[in-house]
Amino acid sequence: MTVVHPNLEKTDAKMSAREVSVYYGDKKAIDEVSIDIPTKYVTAFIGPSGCGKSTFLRTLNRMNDTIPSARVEGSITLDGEDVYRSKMDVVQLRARVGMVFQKPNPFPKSIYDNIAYGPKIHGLASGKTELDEVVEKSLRRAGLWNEVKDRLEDSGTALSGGQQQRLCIARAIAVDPEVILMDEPCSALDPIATAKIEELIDELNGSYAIVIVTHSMQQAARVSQRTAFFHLGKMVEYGRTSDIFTNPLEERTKDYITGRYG
Ligand SMILES: Nc1ncnc2c1ncn2[C@@H]1O[C@H](COP(=O)(O)OP(=O)(O)OP(=O)(O)O)[C@@H](O)[C@H]1O
Repeated sequence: MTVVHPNLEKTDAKMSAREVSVYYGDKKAIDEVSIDIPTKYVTAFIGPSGCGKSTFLRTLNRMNDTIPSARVEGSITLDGEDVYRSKMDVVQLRARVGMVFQKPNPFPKSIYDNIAYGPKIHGLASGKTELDEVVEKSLRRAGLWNEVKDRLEDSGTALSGGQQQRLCIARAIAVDPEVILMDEPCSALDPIATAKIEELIDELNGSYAIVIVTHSMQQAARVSQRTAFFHLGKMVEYGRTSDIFTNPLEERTKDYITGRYG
């Protein structure tokens, strides 16, 4: 059972998970998790290593489909539509629910093509002028335009780690997503690059539903308005970030945020 903070106000849910369990073969990695992902907030998933944060995050855009042993039970909806229905177009789903990974993973293509690829295959821009506009707009939103505008033909992989991660965020934004999932997006970055990503998350907050998995409680406290604490595959506690950090209700949450384990 998840403890939900009693004073948590109701907000519009972009995505809803109900009694979601995830198995790798016979091993249950997620145990009946139910949560609403608010439309307008940043939600942080925290918890000790191996508790299932990334596994649960990946269920939200069916990234687990790529792992043959993984099986998902329960229901996940996006604007009320079943994400796991057989007719779901998974490519379309992953455009609506974009993802940014731990390690920046730009395509081995130019900076321009990294951004232009998605809008091209999803038919979001007709002609070069429109595509140029989408590329510029996405790079501006990701706070990268001024750094790369004179080198759009350089390879995306030639950028610094922090720039590559902002390029990956720009790539996700370019296809006009509704949700952005971030799986420890700063874990490979230095403190300055991390601060830039956190600023960017702040700027994007409100335009997209954002979910971030993080090992850093300071980061969760800085960037999120909702926090879910996971432990051994269960979602133990969920509430406003300020409540989770200042007034945790469960012993296990208290132990984790006071650094007793993790
Ligand atoms: N591809 C996989 N095949 C089998 N088991 C897996 C796979 N991926 C994760 N697991 C297992 O599922 C459990 C949850 O792992 P997961 O990576 O989701 O946790 P996490 O909380 O994100 O951990 P971390 O913070 O270390 O990234 C762990 O026991 C892990 O070993």
